[in-house]
Amino acid sequence: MSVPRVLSIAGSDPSGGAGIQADLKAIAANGGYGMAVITALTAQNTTGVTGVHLPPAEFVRQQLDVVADDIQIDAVKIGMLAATATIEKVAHWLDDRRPANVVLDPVMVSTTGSRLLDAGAEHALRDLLHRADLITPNLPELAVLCGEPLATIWTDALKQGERLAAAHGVLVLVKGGHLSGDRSPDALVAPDGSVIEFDAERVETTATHGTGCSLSSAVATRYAATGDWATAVAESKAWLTRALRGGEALRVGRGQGPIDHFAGLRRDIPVDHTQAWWNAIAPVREGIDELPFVRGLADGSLDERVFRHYLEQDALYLREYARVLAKASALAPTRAEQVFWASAAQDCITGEAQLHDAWLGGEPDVEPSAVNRAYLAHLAAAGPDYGTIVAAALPCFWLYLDVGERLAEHSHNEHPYRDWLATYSDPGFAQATADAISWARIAAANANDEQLLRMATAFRVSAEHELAFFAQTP
Ligand SMILES: Nc1ncnc2c1ncn2[C@@H]1O[C@H](COP(=O)(O)OP(=O)(O)OP(=O)(O)O)[C@@H](O)[C@H]1O
Ligand SMILES: Cc1ncc(CO)c(N)n1
Repeated sequence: MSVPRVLSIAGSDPSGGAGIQADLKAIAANGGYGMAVITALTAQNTTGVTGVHLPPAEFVRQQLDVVADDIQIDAVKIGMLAATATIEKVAHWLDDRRPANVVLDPVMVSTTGSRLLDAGAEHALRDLLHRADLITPNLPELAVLCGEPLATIWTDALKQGERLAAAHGVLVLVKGGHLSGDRSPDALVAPDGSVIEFDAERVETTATHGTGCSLSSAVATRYAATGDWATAVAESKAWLTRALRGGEALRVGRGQGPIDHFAGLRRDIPVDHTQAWWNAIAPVREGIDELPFVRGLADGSLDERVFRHYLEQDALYLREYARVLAKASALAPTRAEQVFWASAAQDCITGEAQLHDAWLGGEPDVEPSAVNRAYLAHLAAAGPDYGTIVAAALPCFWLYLDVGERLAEHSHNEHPYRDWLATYSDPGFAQATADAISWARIAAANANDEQLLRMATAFRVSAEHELAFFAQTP
């Protein structure tokens, strides 16, 4: 079986660290396809639970049936059940459907100390245990289920696990998370008294919210994948330790934060360099917004002579800019990029020339300004590699779309510059800009450190030239 289909029956934690949200992440992180039947909504964050809202138990059953009617379920993880009525519905569903590989996490109290199970529901929960293949109580839950005092040392916990396993004919995963010391051991205890221990370092962290939910979901998924409980626990525990190590770096919440379910994937997810470049030119963008030219364009008060001067210079600029786009096309590593930049070059020459023809009545008969020449020299010198040329070309798209979309709000039928405003807020231009950004992002993801630095600089310097260009006066 390639991808196990794993159903979680559990409560929602809107802060994303425990419950259904943790289950789905843990299932995905361990190679499964996750499904979720929600038994309860909690109002919860990393500091605690402030409320619980239950759907009618009948509706929990309806969700279970509709999923099982359609989908082969390879493993089930059961978490927060909250109330007797819900527990009974789940018990009947398990009896009727007999899904394979059921892992039950007998959730009673949250990490932060709030009740997640009605006081009177412990008996009903105890009656569910024999229907599971594996149960994963933490030490307080183990004590309650055994009707014994809390175990404070590992050997006592193992003995309780043995009694519980024998009493209910179920495998018990005894978890050492609540003990102190520099290890956090777990153990699989079978009804026949056999014990397999799993050792792990204790991670020094505040990010332990949802460890139990995540572990039980991971074990269900790995068991469906491997068919062996010891393998499933060993793999899950190794994964969990890494997720615990990555938790604090997420900086989620002020209390006990979540683990990072995808800690092992982070290094493979490329950083979006283009967004970092964009963030870094925030002062340039603010500078553009404050220019009298841009304000005048927005409210239509801009002197027509100033606008004409800008357009003349822009027409000269665009002729040369189109050559830069053509150069990007010439160097493009893929056919899609070659087409994109060639087509952008063409649009630049034809489409935008129309705007200028309409205003200027043809090719402008002026010399490029010093500002214009400086920008064009920067563009012409960008390179030699494809990525740097693309990075240098990008602000011309991105800043115009950014300005255009904001200015478009001011446009109306009588607005003297409505054609200009329409050009740069056009959905076609927005799409072209999104494509240009995404090609630049890919080029950046493939660049070495030296090229990346060149790309970032080319982008920033182009943005500064854009500001200077808008700031020109006749
Ligand atoms: N600081 C830690 N370092 C390493 N492993 C830990 C740590 N805390 C918990 N674990 C592991 O996390 C898993 C869950 O254990 P724990 O006993 O905390 O369950 P729980 O109380 O049900 O969790 P939850 O916090 O979701 O209520 C176990 O495998 C345990 O060994
Ligand atoms: C919804 C939900 N389920 C389980 C736990 C146990 O941590 C929690 N905090 N929240």
